[in-house]
Formats: sequence, structure tokens, C-alpha cells
Amino acid sequence: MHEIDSTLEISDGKFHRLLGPEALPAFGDTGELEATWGRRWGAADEVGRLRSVLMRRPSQGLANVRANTYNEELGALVDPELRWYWTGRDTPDLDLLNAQYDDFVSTLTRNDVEVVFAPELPATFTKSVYTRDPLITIPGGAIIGRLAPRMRRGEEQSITATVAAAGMPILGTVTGSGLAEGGSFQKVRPDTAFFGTSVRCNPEGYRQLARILEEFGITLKRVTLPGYLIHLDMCAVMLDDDLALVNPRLAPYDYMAQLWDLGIETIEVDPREEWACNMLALDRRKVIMPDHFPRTAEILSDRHDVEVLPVAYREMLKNGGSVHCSTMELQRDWS
Ligand SMILES: NC(=[NH2+])NCCC[C@H](N)C(=O)O
Repeated sequence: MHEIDSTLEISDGKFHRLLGPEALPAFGDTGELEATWGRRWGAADEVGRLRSVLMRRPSQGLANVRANTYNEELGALVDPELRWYWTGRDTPDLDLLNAQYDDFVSTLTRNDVEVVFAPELPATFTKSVYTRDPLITIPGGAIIGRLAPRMRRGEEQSITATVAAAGMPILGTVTGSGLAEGGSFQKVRPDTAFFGTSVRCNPEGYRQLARILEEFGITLKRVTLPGYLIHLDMCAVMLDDDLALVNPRLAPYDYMAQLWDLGIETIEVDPREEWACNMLALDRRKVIMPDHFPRTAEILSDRHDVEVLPVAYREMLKNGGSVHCSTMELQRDWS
């Protein structure tokens, strides 16, 4: 019999046919994702059982916020080099900030949520605690955005490395002149998400995200945020598949009308608690929310059967973001 000498003859056809390609099941098939990437990464909505979040501890650079930088007009301490702002006249109480942050992390871990930490960045990255913004997640993986202001540009690389090191697929990256921040992205249905364009999220960022999401069967609807409002997650939060909490003084009417068209009932924050929408759902009708919005919390628990887990988080809000801004879901149950 003729022996094949593979260093002289190409023998491929004889066995690659047997070892043939397996394009299907496709990447996003749940069994395929689990077998190839270790688990069912990503999330189809913002209310499914939360399994894993991305966080980063408050920047040590907040120690550089100086009292003599108070800007009367803006009501905040503002860095002359534009690397930070901190609302009010007082410098950050770092002990309080860190203690409140640690309590928030414990509340998550006590509720069996895995916390994946991105590493500390250089001191100029004073807003890097807000891991909501450098990326978005959908079923199957993450899409890395592109942050708008110079004070945040560069967080993307460390987020990419952290997500990849966790073993999660990266499905795309916003490039070119696109600006897209995760705080302005909201999943409301497995096939529908919203993106608020703003001073931080431009039409080109929308165009790129919409194109990537189309591949995954998700339609991205654009709404324009009013004034200088930076992110859609200040306007509304999903509490259940068909229930959202909104702040009608911030949310574009057009956006609320589209929620109603999707069959989503909206309830409103107490008007004295403008920040109250920025909370994190652990599951359907179960949320973590800062404890200084008692009126809205009462509306949720007494009238809508939402379980509210309060955390003290007020110091962090002076940096311009709350509990939703401080987390990005890497995994929620989806099917
Ligand atoms: N998802 C959010 N709403 N993030 C808030 C980030 C706010 C932060 N002060 C910034 O300017 O970047």
C-alpha cells in the first residue's frame, strides 16, 4: 500500500472532510456560547437576574480635588485643566466615599452577584469609577464605546483588557469619530434598545452601534436628550419587562411615547428626587437604590411591589454618577 509522506504530498482532503466545519449552531446559541466561552455572557435586558457586574474603585485622583477651585456659576469645584469636577463647595470625603462604595459592593456580593474589578488608573481618571460608560453589553458579549471628554478618554483600553481577561467576548469597538457612552444605552426588549444622543454621544456613535447591533438582531432607536443632559440613564430605568421608572422632566417625550408603544407602563420619580432613576436592578422588581430617595422608594415598594435594597451612596453623586453609572452588567440571565 502507498504510504502518505505528508512532507511531500498534500493529504488534507482525506481527513478535513471528516473534521468538517461547524458554522452552526451560531455564536449566539446559548449552548455554543457556554461551550466555547465558558458561560452565557451578556444580557438581553436590564431586569433579568444579575449575575456579574464590572466595577472600578473610586480614583485616588479624587484626593487632588481642591477647595480653591470653586466655580460660583457652576456650583462645583472644577479643575482648571478640566480633568475633574466635583459638585458643591466641599472637597470629597474620601473615607465616606470609599466606605459607601464598599457597602454597595457588599450588597451586590451578598446577593450573589460576581463583581469583576477593573484596575486603578492614573490619578487623572477621576470619573473612571463609572464603569457603565466605556462599554455596552448584549447577549453574547460586550461592545467597547468611545468616551467623549478628554478626562475619560483612555478608560476604554483598560476596560477592554479587563473584559477580555474575564473571558467575555468583545463583539465590536466604536472607532473613527464616533462617541458612544454606555450610560446612554438602554436595553428594553431582546430586539430593541435605545440610545440617547447628547453632548457625550454623537450621531456617528449611534450609527456605528446601530450597525453592530443589527448583526445581532437588535434595533437601536435614537432619541435626542435635552440640553446638556449626558446620559439616558438619568431619564429612566427598567424595573420589569413592562414597567419603567421615568423622570418626565428629563426624559424626551418621544422616548416615553416609544416605551408606551412597546407596552411598557411608566411611573414617575418624586419631583424632589431628580436623581432617583439611577438605580440597579438585581432582578425583576428588585433594585439597589441610594437611600436618600425615600419618597420614590416608597412609591416603588408600596404601589408597585418593587423590593428596594437601600444603600448609602450620596457622596458618590457629587462626582456626577450614582449606582447605575458605577456598574455595567456583564451577565444577566437570558435565554
Ligand atoms: N452612566 C452615567 N450616568 N454616568 C455618569 C458619569 C458622570 C461623570 N460625572 C462623567 O461626567 O462622566
